[in-house]
Amino acid sequence: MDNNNVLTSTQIVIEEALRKLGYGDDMIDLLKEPMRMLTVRIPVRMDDGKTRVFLGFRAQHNDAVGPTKGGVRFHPDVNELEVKALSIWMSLKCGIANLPYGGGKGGVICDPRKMSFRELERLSRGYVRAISQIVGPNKDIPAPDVMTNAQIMAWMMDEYSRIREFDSPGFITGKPLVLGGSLGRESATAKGVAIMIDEAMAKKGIPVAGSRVVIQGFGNAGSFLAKFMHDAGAKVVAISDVHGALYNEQGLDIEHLMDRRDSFGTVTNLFQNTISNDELLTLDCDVLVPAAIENQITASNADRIRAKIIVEAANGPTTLDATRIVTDKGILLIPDVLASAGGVIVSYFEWVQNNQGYYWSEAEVDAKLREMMVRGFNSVYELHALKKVDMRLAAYMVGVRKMAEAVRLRGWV
Ligand SMILES: NC(=O)C1=CN([C@@H]2O[C@H](COP(=O)(O)OP(=O)(O)OC[C@H]3O[C@@H](n4cnc5c(N)ncnc54)[C@H](O)[C@@H]3O)[C@@H](O)[C@H]2O)C=CC1
Ligand SMILES: O=C(O)CCC(=O)C(=O)O
Repeated sequence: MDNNNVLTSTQIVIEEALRKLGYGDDMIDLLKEPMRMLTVRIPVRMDDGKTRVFLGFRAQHNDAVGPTKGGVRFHPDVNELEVKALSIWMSLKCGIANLPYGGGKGGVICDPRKMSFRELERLSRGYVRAISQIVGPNKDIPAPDVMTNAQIMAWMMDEYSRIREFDSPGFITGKPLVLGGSLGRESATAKGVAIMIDEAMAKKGIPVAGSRVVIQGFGNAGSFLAKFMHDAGAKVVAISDVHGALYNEQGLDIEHLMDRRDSFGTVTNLFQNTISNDELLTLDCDVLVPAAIENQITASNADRIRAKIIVEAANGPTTLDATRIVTDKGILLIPDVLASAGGVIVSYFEWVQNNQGYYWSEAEVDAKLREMMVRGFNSVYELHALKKVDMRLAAYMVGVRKMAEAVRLRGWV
């Protein structure tokens, strides 16, 4: 049976990783769940004058290494188990990148596509008021994720600054540049993924120029990635959004699609000859990048995947059963906790710049990002080869070991 419960499958791999590293039941018991999970009800005055109550979450996995860090998702399907799993994945990303953070994640059940600008502002501010006791620049630092963006970060930062009565740019990352954002943060997740594609293709001996790339999702991660791959000479033959997918074996006109997409990453609704997301996932290509949501590559389609490399820009797009199937087929899988770490790495740079009040050039940000991503890739790939474990397990082992060691040295276990 395919296990699509993202928390349970995360716990299975965390346990395996900790056992392989030599830790026992007590460490597993501590790290398999977030140390804190806050559920909040947020009253929001809607434009029609009525009050609607939204349910929100903030999970903090573990702060033995440092403050917790991770995005906030606004989505109708977000739920407690997903937010818990996402907070654990954030710990693993921070561990692989060697950032001084543990993982955190937040979510609010809502559909921003059906809300006005002012309703979204009131919800964003209400969420910050509701979680303000457990977050802060040295406690837990939010950031953007699915259907949240720099404008929402600006409102959240402003609300937190009002509560604390001083300007607090380091409370949140992914802010607009004029409010202390970092150059390069907006496209950082995609840039990190592009760096991982370079490394993976080098391992497989496939040149980037002329390669065929398929990307599921055309939001922040997917659209910038399509542009970077196109600029690098690859042929982006298919992209998709929640409504469907576009395919052209000669390569799509990425500039045109970037120009036409809306702020939620939707564009395929403007075209007639679309294919389905399932058809997109099984297209013949060199690199397949799921960059949308969880549980897209599952036991029911994994044996039909024809890509040579899968690079997970999305969090949790491949189930555990599917991981086994694609690995057995010889597909090189670059797991989410490694592949999509570019976002949190540049968020870390943003926080460092906020703390020191001195801002870097984009070239500096890019060079540091590349160095950290490549170092992370090498650690995971080498462990995978040395211990003969799949890339996901190797990534979990690299990602959790610093945190486990910090927990042990602090004497918590
Ligand atoms: N924004 C960031 O900095 C980071 C994002 N990620 C992950 O990358 C993924 C995408 O995030 P963003 O690009 O920020 O989100 P976004 O909200 O900007 O875009 C999401 C895209 O996925 C599409 N989509 C949604 N549901 C879909 C479905 N059922 N089937 C196909 N496509 C669907 C949307 O239409 C849109 O094109 C998520 O898993 C997110 O957690 C990971 C690291 C950092
Ligand atoms: O930029 C950050 O702090 C977190 C990004 C994020 O939520 C993620 O990597 O899933």
